[in-house]
Order: sequence, then C-alpha cells, then structure tokens
Amino acid sequence: MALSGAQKDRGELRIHESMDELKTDLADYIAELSDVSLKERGFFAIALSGGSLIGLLGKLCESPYNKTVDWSKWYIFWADERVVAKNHADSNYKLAKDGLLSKVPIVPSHVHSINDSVSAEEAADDYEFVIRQLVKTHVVNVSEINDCPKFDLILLGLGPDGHIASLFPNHSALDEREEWVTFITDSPKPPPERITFTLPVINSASNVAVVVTGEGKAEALHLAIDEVGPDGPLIPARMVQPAIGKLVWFLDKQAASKLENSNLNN
Ligand SMILES: O=C1O[C@H](COP(=O)(O)O)[C@@H](O)[C@H](O)[C@H]1O
Repeated sequence: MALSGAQKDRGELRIHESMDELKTDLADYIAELSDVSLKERGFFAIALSGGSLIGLLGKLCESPYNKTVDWSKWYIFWADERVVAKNHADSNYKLAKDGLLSKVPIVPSHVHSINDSVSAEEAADDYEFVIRQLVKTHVVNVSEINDCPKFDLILLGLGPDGHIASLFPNHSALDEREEWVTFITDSPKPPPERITFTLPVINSASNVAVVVTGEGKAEALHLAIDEVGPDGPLIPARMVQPAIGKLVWFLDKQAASKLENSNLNN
C-alpha cells in the first residue's frame, strides 16, 4: 500500500512499498492524465527523461494500458537529451525507444527526438523551433501566465547530485529565463554535451512527476523536499515548482528514507 500525502508547497508525495507498486501507480497516473488531456484538447504532449525512469515505465507496454491508452494521440518529447547519435548507448531517445516506444503503437511522426547531426547549440535551437511550431498547431498547449509551452506531463528523474533533466547544481543553465531549450557542453555526468528544457518550461507544465528510487538518491531527495533553511543548498530539484501545474513525487521507501515526513498519512 502506498503512502500518499501533500508536502507544503513541494507537491504530492507517493511513497511505495515495492517497485511493482510504484510502476503500477505510475502507469495508472500517466494513463489517467492521457485520458484527461485527450478529452480536454485531443492531444497528449508528454516529455520524457532518460536514466532509470524508462525502466519504471514498463507497465505501460502491458495489459491493460497497451490496449486502453489512445497512443495515436500521444506526442513524445524529451526534457533532456545527450548530444550523441540516436543509436548510441547514451542516447535518451534510444533508451525510450527500446524500453517503451517500440512496444506501443505510437505514430512515428509524433516522436520528437533531437537532431543528432549538429552541435549541442544547434540541436537546442532546432528543438525549440520544433516545439514552437507545435505550439502554433496546439499539439503543445501554451501557458496562460507566460509564453512557455505547457506540456501535459513532464517526467523527470533525479540524480544523486540533485540534477533534474540536464540542469546540474550551480550551472548557469539554471538561470536561463528566455530560451525554452538550452544546451551545455560541460555536463559533470558524461556525456558532456546535452540539451535540456529550462526551468521556465518545466515549471509551466500542467503536470510534473519526479520519479526517484534507491538509497543513493535519498539525500538529494531530502534536499529537494524538506525545509533546509536559507543557508541550505538550493539543488536543481528544489527549483521544480510548477506555477499552476501539479507536482507529484513517485518514490520508493529507500529514496524516501531521509525525508523528515516519510510516514505520511492522509
Ligand atoms: O543524465 C541523466 O540523469 C538523470 C537521472 O538519471 P538516473 O539514471 O539517475 O535516474 C535523468 O533524469 C536525465 O534524463 C539523464 O539525462
């Protein structure tokens, strides 16, 4: 049985007893958001991350989701991508293709991966251009409070250093306020060249889910969620603060083990 509760200003915490429970809850949550978006506006624009997240989405390829989800209306984006060839082991696209996209009937032209044949800077510019075109056709909604795209759902992982997408601690990319997609060439985690959604885009989404498992992320999760005082470190995950949208944390017990309030009850 999952523990669920709201943490003041830090969104909803869902702490799961087992990986199986977490995966089912995550699949239910995504399928439900997809239904709501399709009813409301006819499209579901979802941005994926890479890393361990994809392995946790596996239930979506299974019954009942593979039959009940209307995959034909899904539009896939990446909250961040490594600037490597699409068939490279480090590619977030490859990870998602192998683990999810090749197993469900998503329309190939709805899969918006980055241009892997140009520099990181050009890839970021190209990706932003693509999103701008899709905002014009309403495939991606636009925020009512700024001119940012409003993705129906952005799925994020969390690095042990507190990074989300490819926004790393103390990196100048965290200060980007104009661009929707930016690039870095000095990622502390290899590979060095990456593109990433900026904080304004992440915080303009209708829904943001951060999926975190394992003891190795417990300290970062504590710093992301608990009160750390004015002198505490401001890690990127703490800057995930949707302006209007809903923030949900999908956690296992190990990741939640350092939270001050991990015995949440509604
Ligand atoms: O490099 C990245 O790391 C984060 C976290 O990955 P994880 O394997 O520790 O879950 C991931 O969310 C991001 O998309 C990826 O590019």
